[in-house]
Amino acid sequence: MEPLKFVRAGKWLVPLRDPLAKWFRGLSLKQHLLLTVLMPFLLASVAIPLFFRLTGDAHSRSIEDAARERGLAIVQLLAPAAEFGIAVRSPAHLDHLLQTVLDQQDVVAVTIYSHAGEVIAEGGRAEVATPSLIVTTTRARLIEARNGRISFAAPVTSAPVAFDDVEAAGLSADAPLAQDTMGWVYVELDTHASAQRENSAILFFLLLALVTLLFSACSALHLAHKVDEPLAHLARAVRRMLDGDVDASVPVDAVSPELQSLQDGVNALGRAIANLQGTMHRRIEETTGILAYQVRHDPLTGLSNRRAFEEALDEAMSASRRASDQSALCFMDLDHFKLVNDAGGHAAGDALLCEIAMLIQHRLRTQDLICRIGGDEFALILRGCTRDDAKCITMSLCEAIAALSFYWEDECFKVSVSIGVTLIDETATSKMDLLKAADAACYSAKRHGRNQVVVHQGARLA
Ligand SMILES: Nc1nc2c(ncn2[C@@H]2O[C@H](COP(=O)(O)OP(=O)(O)OP(=O)(O)O)[C@@H](O)[C@H]2O)c(=O)[nH]1
Repeated sequence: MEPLKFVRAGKWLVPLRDPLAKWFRGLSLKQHLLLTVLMPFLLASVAIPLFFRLTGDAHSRSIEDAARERGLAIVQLLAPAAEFGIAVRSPAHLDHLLQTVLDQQDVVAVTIYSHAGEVIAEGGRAEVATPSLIVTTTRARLIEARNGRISFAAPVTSAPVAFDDVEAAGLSADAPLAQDTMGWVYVELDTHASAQRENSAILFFLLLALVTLLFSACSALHLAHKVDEPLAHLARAVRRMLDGDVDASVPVDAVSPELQSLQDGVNALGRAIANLQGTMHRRIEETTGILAYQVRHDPLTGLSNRRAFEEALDEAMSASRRASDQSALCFMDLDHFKLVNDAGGHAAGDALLCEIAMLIQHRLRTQDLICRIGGDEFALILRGCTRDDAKCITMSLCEAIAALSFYWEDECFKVSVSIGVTLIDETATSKMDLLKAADAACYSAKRHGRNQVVVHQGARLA
């Protein structure tokens, strides 16, 4: 594994290859989406318990503080409200009061004492009450807090008592009772219920978050599937195109218009590549055909060239050896062709060569082959042909060319041809010997006055 390298970013050195970033880049789209959805919840599920653990004491203290304030307020209100009930000893009035107080949040017990310290009305079950402490209380105050329960007591006086004034006057809780004390009220609160309610609320929110998370994860998976699948199709299609399958296409069925246009684009790209490939194939075939034609043909006359001629000669020799299929090889050299070039120019010479090529071609049989093998030289291979046939065909050619009147720029030119013939039969030993024999016969025709046919017969010419 490569060691980590660091680069300077401002005043910090940061790792060049962050393994976490590398891991993150390696995730699939589906994993990315899931991580994006789950990450906030994972962070929250760590942060929330941590928060409650760190703030747990303060939290329970704040619940207790609130209970203290509430308990004190209740006894302060209850004391004057109970004055009448105590004075007239009305159980109905006192019961109504008790019920009202018991309905308050966290209140679990209420007791009303008479001036003599007797219980004259009671509701709920007091657990931390200490009657001796209650009946000696001279102002509204917290009596005791134990096991999550907090108890409060306040004296009931016949005239309103300003509790703050008592405190301001410096009286203690144990100061002697005022003459007009009619009794006491006692209230007990249980903070467990509040804490439990808050815990239930937190649990509810956590459950709600979990359900939301599950819903989000399902949505993310669904979305990832809807995005991931078309992208996977696209990737497969592009890979197939790279492998040469230009017909690869994808169905245009994505849920979003952006993805649909991407699918359309890949299909259009495939079609464009297929068209381009087709055009290229056609052009290559055309070019290959042209090259193949050019390799075996004379560009001026369109006749077969020397290469094609030599191949045909090999074939004729093989045929003659195989099946005694006799052929004739003829060399034709135009007479005084140079004069046409000199008088009419090279273009005139070219035109005459083409006209003579056409003339010869039209007079040959389908199995025969005519080639242009040099400037004004042509070669014929007459297949399935006796000496007499060869002589007859070449003489008719000789006559036709001699009879030709070639016009160029209002000038008439007459040319003739000297032809040397040799037979290709089972006695033909080599191609070189055949070529030499035909050439010698042609040369002999030239020497004997041109415009004639000379047939090579073994060692002699006729
Ligand atoms: N127009 C034209 N002339 C060519 C071409 N190739 C060769 N030639 C000319 O053809 C002539 C052939 O030479 P020769 O065969 O000696 O000329 P010739 O007048 O026919 O002489 P003999 O064969 O002795 O009758 C030369 O003048 C070449 O320049 C060609 O493709 N086009």
